[in-house]
Amino acid sequence: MTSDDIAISLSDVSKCFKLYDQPVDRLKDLLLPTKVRSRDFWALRDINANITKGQTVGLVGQNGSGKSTLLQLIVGTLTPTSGQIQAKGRIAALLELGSGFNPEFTGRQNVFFNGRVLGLSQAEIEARFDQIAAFADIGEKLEEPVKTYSSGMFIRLAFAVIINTDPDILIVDEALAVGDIYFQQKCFQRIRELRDQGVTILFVSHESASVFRLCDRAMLLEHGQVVMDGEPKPVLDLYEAQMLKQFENRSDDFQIQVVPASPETTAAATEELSTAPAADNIAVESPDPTPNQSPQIAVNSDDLVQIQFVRILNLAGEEIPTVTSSETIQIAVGVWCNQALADPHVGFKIRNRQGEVIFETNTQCMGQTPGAIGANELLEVRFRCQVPLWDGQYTISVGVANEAIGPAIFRRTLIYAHDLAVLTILKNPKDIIWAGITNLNPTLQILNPTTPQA
Ligand SMILES: Nc1ncnc2c1ncn2[C@@H]1O[C@H](COP(=O)(O)OP(=O)(O)OP(=O)(O)O)[C@@H](O)[C@H]1O
Repeated sequence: MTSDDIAISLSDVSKCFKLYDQPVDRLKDLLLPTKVRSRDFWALRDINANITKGQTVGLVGQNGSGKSTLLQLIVGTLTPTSGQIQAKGRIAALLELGSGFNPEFTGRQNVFFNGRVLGLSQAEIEARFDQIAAFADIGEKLEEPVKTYSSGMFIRLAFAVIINTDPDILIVDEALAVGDIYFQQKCFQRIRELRDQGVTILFVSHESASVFRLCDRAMLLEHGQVVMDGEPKPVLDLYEAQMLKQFENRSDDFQIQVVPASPETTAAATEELSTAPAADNIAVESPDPTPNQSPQIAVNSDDLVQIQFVRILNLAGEEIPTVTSSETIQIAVGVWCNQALADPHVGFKIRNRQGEVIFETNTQCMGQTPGAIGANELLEVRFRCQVPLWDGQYTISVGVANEAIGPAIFRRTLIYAHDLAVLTILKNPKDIIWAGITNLNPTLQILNPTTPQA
């Protein structure tokens, strides 16, 4: 990779904010700078990353981890306390939409006004005006002052201007994904088009699914530092594990394990996840290799349980290597309990190659209770289901929790391990011809035209 390939370069970037107990202290600081009245707060520390041209990078992290601060530093609305940032080309930022609009101007006037501020020439704006108006789709309102707009109309127009500036780098804060589902789809479609044209995109989102769909790289920020950077799947798995930990308000007994991708360490992870004292009649199984060999993320609390196996069975209970689409199968999960559990629940999740969730459920969501289990006992749960999926490979992740306290809410998650088995789906020759994620197996009713009534 040469320096010409780099769109955004971040070297040792840090940002410190000064925090004041009283707002007036900020003023006093300006007037009498000798006395210290503020505390330093490092929102970002030593961020190093090169984002290559054409990459679509998803930035994830819990609230306050520093995502917006990093975007603002790249856009230039904030300056770093230390370190260097280089961004090559025209940046379009969907951060503070409409901040350049004049409320007294009409929508049309603002398109020209804002377009110029964003670096377009008059001729360039004229050339793409119809495109912008069509994208905003606010009809006659375009000729009225923007102060009369609803917030939705305002955002639509602002988004339309920015997204049509032919940027080299697009910065998107997904919190701004506003408007109705049609407008959101249009925004995502346009972002995808820009991605396919080779625009470099930096995308902040709290929603893993959007990052899976859009990005080819993800960065996880935690307390202002990058804790993982790479393929979206493991990064988002780690993010999800952190969210779970935060949701359950857990600290030291909740370990998040990141297992590197190499075959040796994958085998080690397997060992770690299945080191239950093997009862004579229980085969400790190795999970199949995942379709893409990315790091596996698991959370484990206090080693109370271990996943002993995840098997795909036919209705006769025999293990099967492949499944024909629409076939009914059983997903068998064996959980070794090191301690007695009052109300254990088991769940599974099917994900596609990109890591998108296709389906998930658990015993509690299915209205069932496996019941109390003693120490050193094996709990086996079999989920029987049809799998009307598009052919290809999927992975199965498994979680175990104790004590349901609400719908899909548990007092304690005991283990959550991703990609323990591979589900290989083959085309079913008996199926109708279909495309998509899942075959809805429609039936058809064709109604004859009725005679129009007089
Ligand atoms: N101007 C500021 N002055 C002081 N602290 C700030 C300022 N801006 C941000 N911070 C702090 O910096 C930290 C990072 O904030 P930032 O908005 O970048 O986080 P984030 O990851 O975008 O969060 P969210 O997901 O909630 O939007 C937070 O603790 C925030 O309170």
